[in-house]
Amino acid sequence: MVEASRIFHTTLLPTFPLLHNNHKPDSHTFLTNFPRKRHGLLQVLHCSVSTENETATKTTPTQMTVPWGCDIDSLENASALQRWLSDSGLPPQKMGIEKVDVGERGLVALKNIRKGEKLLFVPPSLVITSDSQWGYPEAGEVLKQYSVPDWPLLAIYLISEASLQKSSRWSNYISALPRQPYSLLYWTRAELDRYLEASQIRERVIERITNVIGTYNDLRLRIFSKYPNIFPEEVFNLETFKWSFGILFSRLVRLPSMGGRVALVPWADMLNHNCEVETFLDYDKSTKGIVFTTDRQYQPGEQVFISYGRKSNGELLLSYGFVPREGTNPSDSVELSLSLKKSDKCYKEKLEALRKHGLSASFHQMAAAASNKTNVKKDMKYPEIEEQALQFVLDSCETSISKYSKFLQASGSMDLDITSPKQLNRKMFLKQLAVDLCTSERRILFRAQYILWRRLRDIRSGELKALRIFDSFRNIFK
Ligand SMILES: C[S@@+](CC[C@H](N)C(=O)[O-])C[C@H]1O[C@@H](n2cnc3c(N)ncnc32)[C@H](O)[C@@H]1O
Repeated sequence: MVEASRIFHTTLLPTFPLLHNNHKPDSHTFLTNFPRKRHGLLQVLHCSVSTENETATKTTPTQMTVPWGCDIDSLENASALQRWLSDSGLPPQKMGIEKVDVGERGLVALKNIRKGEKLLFVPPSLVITSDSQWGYPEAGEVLKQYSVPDWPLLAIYLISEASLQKSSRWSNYISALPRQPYSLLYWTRAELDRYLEASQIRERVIERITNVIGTYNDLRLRIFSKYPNIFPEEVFNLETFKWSFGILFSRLVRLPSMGGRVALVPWADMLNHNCEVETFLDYDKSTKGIVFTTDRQYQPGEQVFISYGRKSNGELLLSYGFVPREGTNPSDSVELSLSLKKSDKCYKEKLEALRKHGLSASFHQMAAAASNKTNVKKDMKYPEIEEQALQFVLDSCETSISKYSKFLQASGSMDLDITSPKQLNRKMFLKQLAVDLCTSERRILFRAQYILWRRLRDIRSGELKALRIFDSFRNIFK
């Protein structure tokens, strides 16, 4: 499948649209029309959220969970989901939901499955999109008036339906969702600083958390505070938003054959990721359902996988909260930060060149711009400065490696600051994820270091040879 057909695509974030439109409805109309009380609220969530701009630096010492969903490995609710889906039009399946070694719960082959076979066939009526009907239509009406974009709209939809419990048509689906997805949105700033200090992913997580908090604050200010009966704070608060965004990041699908629509696809979202698998979910026009086509055969009892896209281990951790086993991800990569000194005479020009070419641009141009040389000739020939540029990247690589090594060494004896067994499990889990990520990123840097070092050695030995030839010619002429 083409690049654009990747599922669980997350590039909407970190720039997912915040609400900045001015289509404000007449709030009186809404208040007089829809002041009804929400029914079916379970427990009240005790959490305080300030109106000031919160950033990822604010942390909650204890992790709060939402009063819906289930334990991440619960099969009971998943079986109820399967029964409900069958009753609601999902055709008989060749896979069943089971506890699995990779990914807690997953879909496992019940029969022989051939390579090239189409599976699933989830009908559009069982898919959640921004057009889905609201169990509490008043909420949908208000959001429509404000033209709330897809991501925040779906986040609100999920919370709204979850709060309706049994009266939501999605109650079986929501009950089978994890109460606390493995999302980095739940990591505190202290945990990020402690465990991900060496990795560039830390910045991406902070940016993402800031975006989610910003979106929530924006919605609260512009909409929720104006319709407190429709969007009560006991239901629509930062904790429930973290949950719903955690669910969206780890389960939302982009369907290329439906014009790139984003959707939650019950049942299909029980499929786990395998880095070697090359098959994606999409809408199949001929069967009018969400399908994927297997790229290998499966025996009964084997877990069936799809691909969440060719992502690095860092990106997989960022959106899905897991790091693949070491050496199993052919798409793994690491970001190396190259700093440009402000004291550099050509700081502006170099910055401009970096901006123009970006990190994915030609290595020579990028490295030349980042090489901290104090002047850049207009007709600069890259080979002339190749050695310096390579040395600069090598130095940055080594600085980064030493940060990883420091963390990995310290992780063995890291004091986890634990007050309860539950916390111990959590901290051990986070630490393990960070160790796995840092080990894989450092391994890539070691390889890069070796390649850079060899290239430099070749350049230098070439130069030495040229110098020796030059010297012998000089001697002859002498
Ligand atoms: C779309 S859901 C898949 C179903 C999920 N396992 C469940 O039980 O609900 C995505 C989540 O599954 C887990 N997952 C998927 N692939 C995985 C893998 N290769 N290794 C570990 N966890 C995985 C992660 O927790 C991820 O956030």
